Amino acid sequence: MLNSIPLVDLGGNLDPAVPAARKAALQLHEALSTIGFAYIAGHTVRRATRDAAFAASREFHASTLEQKRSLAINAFHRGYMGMATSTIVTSSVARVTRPNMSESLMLMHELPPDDAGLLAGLPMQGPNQWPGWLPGFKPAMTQYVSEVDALGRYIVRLVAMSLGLEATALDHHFDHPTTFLRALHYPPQPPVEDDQMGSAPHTDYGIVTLLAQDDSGGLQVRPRGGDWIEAPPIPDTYVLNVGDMLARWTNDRFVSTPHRVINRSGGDRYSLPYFLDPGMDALIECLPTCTDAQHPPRYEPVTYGEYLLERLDKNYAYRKPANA
Ligand SMILES: O=C(O)CCC(=O)C(=O)O
Ligand SMILES: [Fe+2]
Repeated sequence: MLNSIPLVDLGGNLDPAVPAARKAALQLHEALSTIGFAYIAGHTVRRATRDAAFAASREFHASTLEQKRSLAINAFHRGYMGMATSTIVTSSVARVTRPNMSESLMLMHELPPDDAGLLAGLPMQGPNQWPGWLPGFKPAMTQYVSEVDALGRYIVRLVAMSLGLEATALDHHFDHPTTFLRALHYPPQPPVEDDQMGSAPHTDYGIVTLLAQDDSGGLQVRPRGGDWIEAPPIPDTYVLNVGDMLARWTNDRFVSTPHRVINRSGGDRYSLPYFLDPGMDALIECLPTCTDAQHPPRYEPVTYGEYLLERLDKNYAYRKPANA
């Protein structure tokens, strides 16, 4: 077990054919098969692009509640999720369940108006909801997504290489990807309330998460068999982690590690996780290099979409029938 999060420097490269890529793939394999997390430095997302995305998120969250609620999350999982408002569950035992102290705007892959899936109303293929009262928001986020997505696709290639596959072996699963950019805001938390989380312990659903965090701190990671450790902000890096689908795809070679957020900075915390996932119909079955006679496949094949919808239906109140 690794008790700190390793840093992998890409040296500004996104070409899987150069020697630096092989080295990065090796380092990534070590990180993702032990702690399931890595810092990514030397990436290609421009600082100005990332700063503009954070500025846009701050501006959005500074809008009135009425404005934000006008974008309430839709059936296609795009839109605004408000700060949890339900009553605190009090209990004499230490473990009480309380809603996350965060609000967020979920943006997903943007589809052309003539997209077949969109026209057919297929799950997750619907319109994003943009804050029209902030004209700079959409261009800033669109630019950010294009740059972080390129990084994500390179990570997928490094992952393939690290597993002994051709660099491009997994690319086709991402031809019509499922992507999420979540513009998160965590208000400051009073220091005394121990059980209140900005984000309760969870694992991510999908393939890879590329998280940009501001300088507030508060992200914590629990390595297998270990205690919570901090994942402090390192300027101009991403926090990369493995989602459950990637763990499953690799027959648990890579680990999907629980993490949580507690914002004790005294100020507001903003973060921008980007989740790059395959197409809804991608069949996730044990990769050929992740199984042998000693390691039979542990999981049945499943489509990404089937798996995702089940997870979303369980976890998001807005997807549940009103009287459930
Ligand atoms: O805000 C963060 O730093 C982490 C967010 C996160 O883990 C998530 O959205 O899955
Ligand atoms: Fe997460």
